[in-house]
Amino acid sequence: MIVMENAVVTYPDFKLDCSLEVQEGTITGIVGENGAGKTTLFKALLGLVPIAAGSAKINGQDIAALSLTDREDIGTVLAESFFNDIYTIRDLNRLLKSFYRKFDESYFLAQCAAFGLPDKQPLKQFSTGMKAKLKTLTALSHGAQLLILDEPTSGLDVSARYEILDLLQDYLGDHPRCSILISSHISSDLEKLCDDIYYLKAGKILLHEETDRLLDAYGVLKVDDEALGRLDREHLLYRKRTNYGYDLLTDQRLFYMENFPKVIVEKPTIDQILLLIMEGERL
Ligand SMILES: Nc1ncnc2c1ncn2[C@@H]1O[C@H](COP(=O)(O)OP(=O)(O)OP(=O)(O)O)[C@@H](O)[C@H]1O
Repeated sequence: MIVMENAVVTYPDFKLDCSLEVQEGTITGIVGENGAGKTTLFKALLGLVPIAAGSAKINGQDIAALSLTDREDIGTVLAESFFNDIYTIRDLNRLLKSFYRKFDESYFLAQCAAFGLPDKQPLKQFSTGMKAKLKTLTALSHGAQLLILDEPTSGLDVSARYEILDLLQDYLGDHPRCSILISSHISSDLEKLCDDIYYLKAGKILLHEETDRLLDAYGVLKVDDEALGRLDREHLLYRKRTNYGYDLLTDQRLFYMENFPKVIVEKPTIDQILLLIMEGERL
């Protein structure tokens, strides 16, 4: 559904250069630190910043060639976008009805009510969590076949985050051909939701893996200098110096468990994997 091939966006002090693919009916997560380029990537996909080289396509069409009708099939949440804060949900409902031909008013109003969002209160009186829920509900209310969601759970407490993630899962259940591209700082959110995960650092993709593989096949080896010398390094990806020697990241945990039984091999969380990539040295 989305294919980016070496798509380049340049700012004076930053360059995004990334390739990425989002398949139909799947949820793909982008994780990265502040300033990694997540928002820039999303803006590029939405045609809000120019792509200087490479290509970005949605359903086989170049982003720049998408018609207004094509764009109606994309539901978005962007960090900085929000509606005029003097509006109420009722005003917004009227507005969205005039924007989108497929706007589902009854879904929108019913979900707003289910999330406890007051329909007559101006949006300026909404809390951060209420605004975040409203942004996501808006993206889900016009029958989009592609959702591009930049940090939809940002600033939310755990229960509100889970409400949003559940909402997305329900949406996918009702729209099985829909695809979702979502970014977050919180890898556990993505672990719960995503089929595959990209790790973006300084404008480049450093890791792309299926979530199940990250959780099942990756491992961290704890070794001293001597043990490192005896190891087969073929399946080692990153290393990081520690007090006792090294933490080594592998995508073949079982190989090392079977062939090097004396070496401690731990099953890492996604956060631990990303931290090793972030702070470690590529092997
Ligand atoms: N309009 C712009 N002009 C110049 N530089 C920009 C512009 N927008 C973003 N940048 C720079 O591009 C880099 C990536 O920013 P971006 O907002 O894409 O990162 P991010 O991963 O979304 O960060 P965060 O998690 O903090 O939202 C940063 O160094 C930022 O300063």
